[in-house]
Amino acid sequence: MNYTVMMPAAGSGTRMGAGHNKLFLELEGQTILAHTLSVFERDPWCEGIILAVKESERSKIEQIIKRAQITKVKSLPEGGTERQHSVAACLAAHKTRGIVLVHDAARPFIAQHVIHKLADSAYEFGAAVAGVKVKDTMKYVKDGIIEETADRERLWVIQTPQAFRYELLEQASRNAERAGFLGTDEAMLVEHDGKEVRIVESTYDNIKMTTPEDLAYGGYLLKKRLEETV
Ligand SMILES: Nc1ccn([C@@H]2O[C@H](COP(=O)(O)OP(=O)(O)OP(=O)(O)O)[C@@H](O)[C@H]2O)c(=O)n1
Ligand SMILES: C[C@](O)(CO)[C@H](O)COP(=O)(O)O
Repeated sequence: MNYTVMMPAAGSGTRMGAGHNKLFLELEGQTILAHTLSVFERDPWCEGIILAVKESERSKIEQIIKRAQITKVKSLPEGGTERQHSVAACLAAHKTRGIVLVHDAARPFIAQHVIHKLADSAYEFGAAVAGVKVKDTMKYVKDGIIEETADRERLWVIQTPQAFRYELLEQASRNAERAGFLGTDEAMLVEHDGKEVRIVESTYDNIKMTTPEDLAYGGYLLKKRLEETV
Protein backbone atom coordinates (compact mmCIF):
# COMPACT_ATOMS: atom_id res chain seq x y z
CA MET A 1 0.00 0.00 0.00
CA ASN A 2 1.42 3.37 -1.00
CA TYR A 3 1.81 6.02 1.69
CA THR A 4 3.11 9.50 2.53
CA VAL A 5 5.56 9.84 5.40
CA MET A 6 5.25 12.66 7.95
CA MET A 7 8.68 13.17 9.45
CA PRO A 8 9.23 15.38 12.52
CA ALA A 9 12.77 16.83 12.37
CA ALA A 10 12.29 19.99 14.44
CA GLY A 11 13.65 18.74 17.78
CA SER A 12 16.51 20.09 19.85
CA GLY A 13 18.43 16.94 20.72
CA THR A 14 18.79 17.98 24.36
CA ARG A 15 19.54 14.44 25.57
CA MET A 16 22.23 14.00 22.89
CA GLY A 17 23.97 17.10 24.20
CA ALA A 18 25.56 18.02 20.86
CA GLY A 19 24.71 21.70 21.30
CA HIS A 20 22.62 21.62 18.10
CA ASN A 21 19.94 19.49 16.44
CA LYS A 22 21.29 15.91 16.69
CA LEU A 23 20.00 15.17 13.17
CA PHE A 24 23.01 17.11 11.82
CA LEU A 25 25.47 14.67 13.44
CA GLU A 26 27.16 12.39 10.93
CA LEU A 27 27.39 8.60 10.70
CA GLU A 28 29.81 7.28 8.08
CA GLY A 29 30.04 10.69 6.39
CA GLN A 30 26.29 11.43 6.14
CA THR A 31 23.95 13.22 8.54
CA ILE A 32 21.44 11.17 10.53
CA LEU A 33 18.72 13.14 8.71
CA ALA A 34 20.06 12.15 5.28
CA HIS A 35 20.24 8.48 6.30
CA THR A 36 16.59 8.48 7.43
CA LEU A 37 15.36 10.37 4.36
CA SER A 38 17.24 7.93 2.10
CA VAL A 39 15.29 4.95 3.47
CA PHE A 40 12.06 6.52 2.18
CA GLU A 41 13.64 7.85 -1.03
CA ARG A 42 14.52 4.22 -1.88
CA ASP A 43 11.13 2.76 -0.93
CA PRO A 44 8.92 2.47 -4.05
CA TRP A 45 5.76 2.56 -1.86
CA CYS A 46 6.65 6.02 -0.49
CA GLU A 47 4.89 8.72 -2.52
CA GLY A 48 6.19 11.73 -0.64
CA ILE A 49 7.90 13.06 2.47
CA ILE A 50 6.53 15.93 4.59
CA LEU A 51 9.33 17.17 6.81
CA ALA A 52 8.70 19.40 9.86
CA VAL A 53 11.65 21.74 10.44
CA LYS A 54 12.69 24.63 12.63
CA GLU A 55 12.55 27.91 10.71
CA SER A 56 16.17 28.67 11.72
CA GLU A 57 17.34 25.33 10.26
CA ARG A 58 15.35 25.42 7.01
CA SER A 59 18.19 26.38 4.67
CA LYS A 60 20.63 23.90 6.22
CA ILE A 61 18.03 21.14 5.82
CA GLU A 62 17.36 22.15 2.21
CA GLN A 63 21.09 21.77 1.54
CA ILE A 64 21.13 18.30 3.15
CA ILE A 65 18.17 17.26 0.98
CA LYS A 66 19.92 18.50 -2.15
CA ARG A 67 23.29 16.94 -1.34
CA ALA A 68 21.72 13.55 -0.55
CA GLN A 69 19.70 13.71 -3.82
CA ILE A 70 16.37 13.31 -2.03
CA THR A 71 13.59 14.03 -4.53
CA LYS A 72 10.46 13.04 -2.58
CA VAL A 73 10.24 15.93 -0.08
CA LYS A 74 6.96 17.67 -0.93
CA SER A 75 6.92 20.33 1.78
CA LEU A 76 8.77 21.58 4.85
CA PRO A 77 6.19 22.94 7.32
CA GLU A 78 7.42 24.72 10.42
CA GLY A 79 7.56 22.38 13.45
CA GLY A 80 6.24 23.19 16.91
CA THR A 81 7.48 23.25 20.48
CA GLU A 82 6.52 19.59 21.08
CA ARG A 83 6.90 16.61 18.73
CA GLN A 84 3.09 16.31 18.62
CA HIS A 85 2.82 19.88 17.28
CA SER A 86 5.41 19.15 14.59
CA VAL A 87 3.40 16.12 13.45
CA ALA A 88 0.21 18.23 13.45
CA ALA A 89 1.98 20.75 11.19
CA CYS A 90 2.81 17.93 8.75
CA LEU A 91 -0.81 16.74 8.75
CA ALA A 92 -2.02 20.28 8.03
CA ALA A 93 0.49 20.63 5.19
CA HIS A 94 -0.62 17.48 3.38
CA LYS A 95 -4.27 16.45 3.33
CA THR A 96 -4.93 13.07 1.74
CA ARG A 97 -7.48 10.25 1.60
CA GLY A 98 -4.65 7.74 1.82
CA ILE A 99 -2.29 6.19 4.35
CA VAL A 100 0.23 8.24 6.30
CA LEU A 101 3.21 7.03 8.28
CA VAL A 102 4.76 9.14 11.03
CA HIS A 103 8.47 8.43 11.41
CA ASP A 104 11.07 10.12 13.65
CA ALA A 105 13.87 11.63 11.58
CA ALA A 106 16.10 10.33 14.39
CA ARG A 107 15.45 6.63 13.51
CA PRO A 108 17.66 5.88 10.47
CA PHE A 109 17.61 2.06 10.75
CA ILE A 110 14.00 1.19 9.98
CA ALA A 111 13.65 -1.88 7.75
CA GLN A 112 11.58 -1.72 4.56
CA HIS A 113 9.67 -4.94 5.31
CA VAL A 114 8.42 -3.38 8.59
CA ILE A 115 7.35 -0.20 6.77
CA HIS A 116 5.37 -2.29 4.28
CA LYS A 117 3.67 -4.37 6.99
CA LEU A 118 2.66 -1.15 8.76
CA ALA A 119 1.23 0.49 5.63
CA ASP A 120 -0.80 -2.64 4.79
CA SER A 121 -2.02 -2.99 8.35
CA ALA A 122 -3.12 0.67 8.56
CA TYR A 123 -4.99 0.24 5.27
CA GLU A 124 -6.79 -2.82 6.64
CA PHE A 125 -7.38 -1.79 10.27
CA GLY A 126 -6.91 2.01 10.47
CA ALA A 127 -3.92 2.27 12.82
CA ALA A 128 -0.74 0.25 13.38
CA VAL A 129 2.55 1.00 15.12
CA ALA A 130 5.99 -0.61 15.15
CA GLY A 131 7.21 -2.22 18.37
CA VAL A 132 9.37 -4.94 19.87
CA LYS A 133 8.76 -7.20 22.85
CA VAL A 134 10.66 -6.22 26.00
CA LYS A 135 13.59 -8.53 26.71
CA ASP A 136 14.17 -7.75 30.38
CA THR A 137 12.25 -8.29 33.58
CA MET A 138 10.27 -5.12 34.25
CA LYS A 139 9.19 -3.82 37.65
CA TYR A 140 7.19 -0.89 38.95
CA VAL A 141 9.23 1.05 41.52
CA LYS A 142 8.15 3.81 43.90
CA ASP A 143 10.46 5.72 46.22
CA GLY A 144 13.25 3.17 45.57
CA ILE A 145 11.11 0.15 46.53
CA ILE A 146 9.73 -2.46 44.11
CA GLU A 147 5.97 -2.43 44.11
CA GLU A 148 5.28 -5.12 41.54
CA THR A 149 6.78 -7.16 38.70
CA ALA A 150 5.06 -6.44 35.38
CA ASP A 151 3.77 -9.21 33.13
CA ARG A 152 6.32 -8.84 30.33
CA GLU A 153 4.30 -10.96 27.91
CA ARG A 154 2.08 -7.89 27.58
CA LEU A 155 4.84 -5.26 27.37
CA TRP A 156 6.17 -3.84 24.12
CA VAL A 157 8.68 -1.08 23.41
CA ILE A 158 7.02 1.26 20.93
CA GLN A 159 8.88 2.76 17.98
CA THR A 160 8.06 4.63 14.82
CA PRO A 161 6.86 4.30 12.06
CA GLN A 162 3.28 4.65 13.22
CA ALA A 163 0.81 4.22 10.36
CA PHE A 164 -2.76 5.48 10.01
CA ARG A 165 -5.58 6.23 7.67
CA TYR A 166 -5.08 9.98 7.36
CA GLU A 167 -8.56 11.04 8.53
CA LEU A 168 -8.29 8.89 11.67
CA LEU A 169 -4.98 10.45 12.77
CA GLU A 170 -6.00 13.96 11.74
CA GLN A 171 -9.16 13.73 13.85
CA ALA A 172 -7.25 12.28 16.83
CA SER A 173 -4.69 15.08 16.50
CA ARG A 174 -7.42 17.75 16.43
CA ASN A 175 -9.25 16.21 19.40
CA ALA A 176 -6.01 16.05 21.41
CA GLU A 177 -5.30 19.70 20.65
CA ARG A 178 -8.82 20.69 21.72
CA ALA A 179 -8.54 18.66 24.96
CA GLY A 180 -5.01 19.91 25.75
CA PHE A 181 -3.86 16.27 25.65
CA LEU A 182 -0.15 15.75 24.98
CA GLY A 183 1.09 12.33 23.92
CA THR A 184 4.61 11.06 23.37
CA ASP A 185 3.50 9.20 20.24
CA GLU A 186 0.61 9.23 17.74
CA ALA A 187 -0.83 5.94 19.04
CA MET A 188 -1.59 7.72 22.34
CA LEU A 189 -3.76 10.25 20.51
CA VAL A 190 -5.69 7.54 18.71
CA GLU A 191 -6.05 5.52 21.95
CA HIS A 192 -7.30 8.73 23.60
CA ASP A 193 -10.03 8.78 20.91
CA GLY A 194 -11.04 5.24 21.95
CA LYS A 195 -9.81 3.63 18.73
CA GLU A 196 -7.90 0.36 18.32
CA VAL A 197 -4.21 0.45 17.38
CA ARG A 198 -2.44 -2.71 16.12
CA ILE A 199 1.17 -3.66 16.80
CA VAL A 200 3.49 -4.73 13.99
CA GLU A 201 6.60 -6.54 15.16
CA SER A 202 9.69 -4.51 14.26
CA THR A 203 13.43 -5.06 14.70
CA TYR A 204 15.52 -4.24 17.78
CA ASP A 205 17.97 -2.20 15.72
CA ASN A 206 15.34 0.44 14.83
CA ILE A 207 16.79 2.64 17.56
CA LYS A 208 16.15 6.34 18.03
CA MET A 209 19.36 8.33 18.19
CA THR A 210 18.68 9.87 21.60
CA THR A 211 21.82 9.85 23.79
CA PRO A 212 25.57 9.76 22.94
CA GLU A 213 25.79 5.94 23.40
CA ASP A 214 23.33 5.57 20.51
CA LEU A 215 25.87 7.18 18.17
CA ALA A 216 28.46 4.46 18.79
CA TYR A 217 25.89 1.69 18.29
CA GLY A 218 24.45 3.49 15.24
CA GLY A 219 27.92 3.70 13.69
CA TYR A 220 28.39 -0.03 14.24
CA LEU A 221 24.98 -0.85 12.68
CA LEU A 222 25.68 1.26 9.64
CA LYS A 223 29.14 -0.26 9.04
CA LYS A 224 27.65 -3.75 9.33
CA ARG A 225 24.93 -2.88 6.77
CA LEU A 226 27.44 -1.37 4.35
CA GLU A 227 29.63 -4.50 4.61
CA GLU A 228 26.60 -6.73 4.00
CA THR A 229 25.74 -4.89 0.78
CA VAL A 230 29.31 -5.16 -0.68
N1 LIG B 1 9.32 19.84 18.98
C1 LIG B 1 9.79 18.75 18.37
C2 LIG B 1 10.46 17.72 19.09
C3 LIG B 1 10.95 16.62 18.40
N2 LIG B 1 10.81 16.53 17.06
C4 LIG B 1 11.35 15.38 16.32
O1 LIG B 1 10.79 14.20 16.83
C5 LIG B 1 11.71 13.11 16.72
C6 LIG B 1 11.84 12.35 18.02
O2 LIG B 1 12.04 13.23 19.10
P1 LIG B 1 13.25 13.20 20.14
O3 LIG B 1 14.13 12.06 19.98
O4 LIG B 1 12.65 13.44 21.48
O5 LIG B 1 14.10 14.44 19.59
P2 LIG B 1 14.56 15.76 20.26
O6 LIG B 1 13.39 16.55 20.73
O7 LIG B 1 15.43 16.36 19.23
O8 LIG B 1 15.45 15.26 21.50
P3 LIG B 1 15.38 15.68 23.04
O9 LIG B 1 14.02 15.22 23.53
O10 LIG B 1 16.51 14.94 23.65
O11 LIG B 1 15.53 17.19 23.09
C7 LIG B 1 13.04 13.72 16.25
O12 LIG B 1 13.23 13.38 14.89
C8 LIG B 1 12.87 15.20 16.48
O13 LIG B 1 13.57 16.01 15.55
C9 LIG B 1 10.15 17.55 16.35
O14 LIG B 1 10.01 17.48 15.14
N3 LIG B 1 9.64 18.64 17.04
C1 LIG C 1 7.50 8.37 19.17
C2 LIG C 1 8.59 7.66 19.91
O1 LIG C 1 9.77 7.61 19.14
C3 LIG C 1 8.13 6.23 20.14
O2 LIG C 1 9.14 5.52 20.79
C4 LIG C 1 8.90 8.34 21.22
O3 LIG C 1 7.80 8.28 22.06
C5 LIG C 1 9.41 9.78 21.06
O4 LIG C 1 9.58 10.48 22.26
P1 LIG C 1 10.59 10.18 23.46
O5 LIG C 1 10.36 11.27 24.44
O6 LIG C 1 11.97 10.16 22.95
O7 LIG C 1 10.19 8.84 24.02
